[in-house]
Amino acid sequence: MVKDEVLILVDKGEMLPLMEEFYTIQGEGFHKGTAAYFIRVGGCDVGCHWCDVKESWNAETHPPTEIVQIVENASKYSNTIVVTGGEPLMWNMDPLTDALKAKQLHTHIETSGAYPLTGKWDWICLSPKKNKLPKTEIYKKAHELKIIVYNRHDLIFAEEEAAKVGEDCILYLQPEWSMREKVIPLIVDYVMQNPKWKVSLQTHKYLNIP
Ligand SMILES: C[S@@+](CC[C@H](N)C(=O)[O-])C[C@H]1O[C@@H](n2cnc3c(N)ncnc32)[C@H](O)[C@@H]1O
Ligand SMILES: Nc1nc2[nH]cc(C(=O)O)c2c(=O)[nH]1
Ligand code: SF4
Ligand SMILES: [Mg+2]
Repeated sequence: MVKDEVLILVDKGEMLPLMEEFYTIQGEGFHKGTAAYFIRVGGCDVGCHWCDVKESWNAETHPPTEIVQIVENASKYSNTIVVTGGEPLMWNMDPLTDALKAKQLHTHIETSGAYPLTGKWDWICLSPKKNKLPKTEIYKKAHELKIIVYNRHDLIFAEEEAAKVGEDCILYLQPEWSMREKVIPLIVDYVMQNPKWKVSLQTHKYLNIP
């Protein structure tokens, strides 16, 4: 395919810059402990200084891949597909989720919400970032809110963001990995004082799995 054709297809979301895909156990949030197939789409300009997948940021380093190929492969492994990145909402997610849904697969997304919501999702994990806040429309659609706690101030940010989600949205505080020893005590105290919050850990990192 010539370069311009590829760009047009990526623009429509019919091809996506695919960084990696893997069958593992969802490590975080509400579905932690459940086997799922992960599709990691390249490209993110949110710029979290502690991001644990900075290699995802530059979309140009990840090959544009056809949706049919991604879905065909994913469907062999699991009926739950987690789309993450990078920031998946930088791309039009409609073609990918239409194709996943056509195979009766459950679609989950991990997103900062910094770009317009596209795609049909059975589960939306919204993880807002201070440097590029979510678009207004996604807050009421999120099934879980997952705030990364790097320092004490993030607990204030967590409350500001929790005020924007729907009543049934499940609220999580997740320690930033490199600061876990320092912030876990803060999170534990906070959750006991404010039991509307729950703790989320990156359990895959303790299990030594992707
Ligand atoms: C790598 S991001 C990709 C999806 C999307 N860009 C986002 O931030 O939600 C996947 C999840 O990992 C979280 N995360 C990234 N780096 C982390 C770290 N160092 N410690 C804890 N959680 C982290 C993000 O907040 C997000 O919930
Ligand atoms: N096992 C596992 N669970 C995860 N939950 C969210 C992840 C992500 O990077 O989006 C992730 C990940 O990278 N691995
Ligand atoms: S929004 Fe997600 S992928 Fe982008 S820098 Fe932040 S944690 Fe990393
Ligand atoms: Mg991860």
